Amino acid sequence: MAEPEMESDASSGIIEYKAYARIGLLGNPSDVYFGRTISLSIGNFWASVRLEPSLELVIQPHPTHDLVRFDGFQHLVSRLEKEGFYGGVRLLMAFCKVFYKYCSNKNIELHGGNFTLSYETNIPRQTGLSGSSAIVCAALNCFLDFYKIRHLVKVEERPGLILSAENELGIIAGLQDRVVQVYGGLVYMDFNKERMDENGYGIYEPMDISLLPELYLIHAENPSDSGKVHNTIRKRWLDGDKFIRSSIEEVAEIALEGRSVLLKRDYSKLALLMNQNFDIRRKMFGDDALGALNIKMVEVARSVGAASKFTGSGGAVVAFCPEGPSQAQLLEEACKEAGLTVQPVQVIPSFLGEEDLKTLSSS
Ligand SMILES: Nc1ncnc2c1ncn2[C@@H]1O[C@H](COP(=O)(O)OP(=O)(O)O)[C@@H](O)[C@H]1O
Ligand SMILES: O=C(O)[C@H]1O[C@H](OP(=O)(O)O)[C@H](O)[C@@H](O)[C@@H]1O
Ligand SMILES: [Mg+2]
Repeated sequence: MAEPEMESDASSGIIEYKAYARIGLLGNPSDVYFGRTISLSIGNFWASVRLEPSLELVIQPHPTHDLVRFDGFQHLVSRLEKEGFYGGVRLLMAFCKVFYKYCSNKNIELHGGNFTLSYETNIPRQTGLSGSSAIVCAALNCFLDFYKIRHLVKVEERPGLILSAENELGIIAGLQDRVVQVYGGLVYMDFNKERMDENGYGIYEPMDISLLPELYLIHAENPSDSGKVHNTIRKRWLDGDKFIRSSIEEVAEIALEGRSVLLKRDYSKLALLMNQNFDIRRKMFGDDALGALNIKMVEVARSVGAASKFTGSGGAVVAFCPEGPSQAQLLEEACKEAGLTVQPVQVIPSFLGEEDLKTLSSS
């Protein structure tokens, strides 16, 4: 197991952690609705947070991701149209609030004083690669070390704590991103309601990353707000809409089946399940909500016979070429022709350290 990538400088007290992007391989978005997913942590992109002890508590705006200075109206408007109003500052602020409240409720004392938080990220913005929770996850790791409380915050509870920062902002999301960002590697997750109600977290089963075939990641600069994408479906689900309820159950079944398919290395079945997963999402959300470019990414991959689906709520696609390298070559050519970026997925192994593992309920 690898430690979550961190750097610290004992003399200055500076702590820095990375958290990686993730791919929802099967079952998403049923994680938002007590379903199941299989997700993996990828080294292609990451966010990092740096904590420096300071007299005051400061959250530093990122010079480009939290832009507040513009050349003029045109610059401001085009920036807001492309990237939206928000950056990482609101995530870090919300996280400070929920972290403090979590610790107060658990009687975890925070000795160590104030800090200045800053962040960096190369995760393409709002493309369903979980750039939002990567920033929060890296911040959590900084706090766990800064306040020396890693042994007091159970690994299973960490994803929920990360998610609550986004919930605080009214962003609808599920736990899959946060679980795999905390655990690393490949994780099968079951969020069944009884378990969630009982413990506040699901069943998280790390799987051997060598079970995975070569996967490809396709993305485009096409930010979409995952919270907004989920709004309508969430409302319909809450209203008991039969179609949405049964579709979510079908998607959750895909992850369950996918778990045994992966264990058997039955890759032709894996390809079918990936395609089915996207097809159900498409019926539930509708083409307008998914966006033409996002659908095109899936279709370009399928045009060469690759299996494909969204990694998250839209913006990036995971593709699998069951016929091997010659098909992967065709995929690369088709993506190039369509103006899309494609790259092999680098899977990051689990990075829980000994102190983390001791907090697991099963240990
Ligand atoms: N790359 C980024 N840099 C700064 N803030 C980000 C970035 N990505 C997401 N955010 C913040 O998180 C919020 C939710 O993003 P979301 O749509 O979930 O993106 P993702 O698919 O990357 O998780 C955004 O509105 C923004 O406030
Ligand atoms: O719709 C999905 O598959 C996911 O959407 C969100 O992820 P994002 O990377 O922000 O698009 C959400 O956080 C996940 O829980 C969903 O599974
Ligand atoms: Mg997100």
